[in-house]
Amino acid sequence: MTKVLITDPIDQKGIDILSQVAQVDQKIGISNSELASIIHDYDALMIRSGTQVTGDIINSSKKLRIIGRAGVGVDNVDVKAATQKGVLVVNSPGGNTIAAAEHTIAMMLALSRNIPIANSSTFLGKWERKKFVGNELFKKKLGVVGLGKIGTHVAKVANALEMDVYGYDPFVSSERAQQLQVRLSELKTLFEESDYVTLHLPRTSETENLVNMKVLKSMKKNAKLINCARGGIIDEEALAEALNNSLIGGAAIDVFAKEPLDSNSPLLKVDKNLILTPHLGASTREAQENVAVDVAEQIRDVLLGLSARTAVNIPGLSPDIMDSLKPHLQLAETMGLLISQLSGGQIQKLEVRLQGEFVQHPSQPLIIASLKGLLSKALGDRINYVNASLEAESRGISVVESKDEARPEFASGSLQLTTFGDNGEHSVAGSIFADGELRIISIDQYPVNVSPSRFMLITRHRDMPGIIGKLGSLLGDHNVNIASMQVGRKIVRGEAVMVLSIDDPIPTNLLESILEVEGITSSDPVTL
Ligand SMILES: NC(=O)c1ccc[n+]([C@@H]2O[C@H](COP(=O)([O-])OP(=O)(O)OC[C@H]3O[C@@H](n4cnc5c(N)ncnc54)[C@H](O)[C@@H]3O)[C@@H](O)[C@H]2O)c1
Ligand SMILES: O=C(O)[C@H](O)COP(=O)(O)O
Repeated sequence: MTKVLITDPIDQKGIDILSQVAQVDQKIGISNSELASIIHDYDALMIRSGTQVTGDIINSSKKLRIIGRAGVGVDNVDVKAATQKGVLVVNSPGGNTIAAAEHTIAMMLALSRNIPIANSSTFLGKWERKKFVGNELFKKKLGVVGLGKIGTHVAKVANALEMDVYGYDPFVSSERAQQLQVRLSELKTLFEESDYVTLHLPRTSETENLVNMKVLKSMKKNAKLINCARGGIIDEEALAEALNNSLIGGAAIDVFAKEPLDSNSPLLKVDKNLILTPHLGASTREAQENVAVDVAEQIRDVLLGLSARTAVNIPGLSPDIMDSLKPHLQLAETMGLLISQLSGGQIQKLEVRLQGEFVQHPSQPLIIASLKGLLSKALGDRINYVNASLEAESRGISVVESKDEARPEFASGSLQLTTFGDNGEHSVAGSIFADGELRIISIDQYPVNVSPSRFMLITRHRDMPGIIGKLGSLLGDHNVNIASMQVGRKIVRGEAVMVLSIDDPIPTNLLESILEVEGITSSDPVTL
């Protein structure tokens, strides 16, 4: 008997779909240890954000085939463990977009018109009209951080309210922003100049504590901050301090670093201009029906041996292909990640060129892996082999593929990625050496021979005596240890590229000093 377990409240329509093909058990609010002890009995698990599907739980399963997240965020699922175990993870990327966007607008209005506090006061029998004078949204400057599905809808409604909408999203082109009637802005300026700032980006290692004390201090004294995206993007201690000291005008928060919100949270001690809701962004009847039906249909299909529409992990590739292409996929992904950091800004086109022995492999997986690498800085663990092409398409990145069977420079052939975007054209080529080691063999057409490492620094300079020494001492003075250094040049004393593998990330102030070295024209830190 096929069995599905549901551990969070799910709309009945989803349950009805699952009941057509399986026995459905509902154990809402079950503890992690209890879940780990019964999961071996189930073929599918359906959840929302309330259940933490840990690696232990996944590894305790015996016949689990699919985890369905009735919503967007899969940060409560150990996707890596699921992938390793061969368990498909599916979600509903668009089912609650409108709900989350409307909650954001509701938060902005409630904050501006003191609705929660005025309501409490009126219920206490008071009539405090003077105390609760608010402000209008009309003509105010709104800064939207993250112009994906939800940020875009918020911008649309804000435009209808005749707000001046500004946006920051490194992966949105100026053309797309123009269509949305959003003026693109630098992140720093957006925080400094907005009357309202609303966050609509994922929580990744890059966005964690993006809004910290320094950022809060840079905001206008009457500015209001709204977070209906993910907890952890705002430093909650700093926000409490900023509100208590009137550094900003108010905040409305739906999502928290730890959920349910800890009773010791500093936010609970703030007594002014703060609205808190318990992760209600997606909690509308419509959204719950959308996500439940969307995910239940996918679980049903997978249990019947069909494919899923919006899988978050396993690519639509057979395990055999994945196995035989493992180093090639790793190379493509690493190169995508590297070139995204070299290119910076919005990318409009990616050219993927296979040469020599690489031509014999299916190109699609290599393209997908390159795109996954290219977008992973923006999308964190939400980008995967399944959705990489779709995400690139929705960001206006076109992909061109070319093949060259000619005898290659490297016996094993090579892969070259070229990006075309806001910052011009950039290219990286790589190969796999006989020992199976990945190598970067050229950067921006300059020949190098470098093993990719976690932290790298790539500079461009005029080839002249003393420059390598100067850079070396500068890094040494800042206690940055160099593991290896390579110079690639086409002609003696011409333009050159220097690639350093370093043991630590480069401090931001050091980048400025590097650019002051005579002859160095660019300096890009890379984290792989
Ligand atoms: N409160 C809720 O109940 C609720 C409901 C649904 C979604 N969410 C959350 O809302 C957020 C947005 O969801 P979405 O569906 O619009 O996702 P999306 O993937 O469509 O959009 C996210 C956008 O963030 C951008 N981005 C990534 N890193 C960035 C950075 N450093 N700076 C600026 N922009 C960056 C991406 O380019 C992308 O355009 C997610 O965190 C999601 O989990 C919350
Ligand atoms: O990621 C999501 O879809 C939202 O955060 C909603 O979460 P929920 O399904 O637990 O309400």
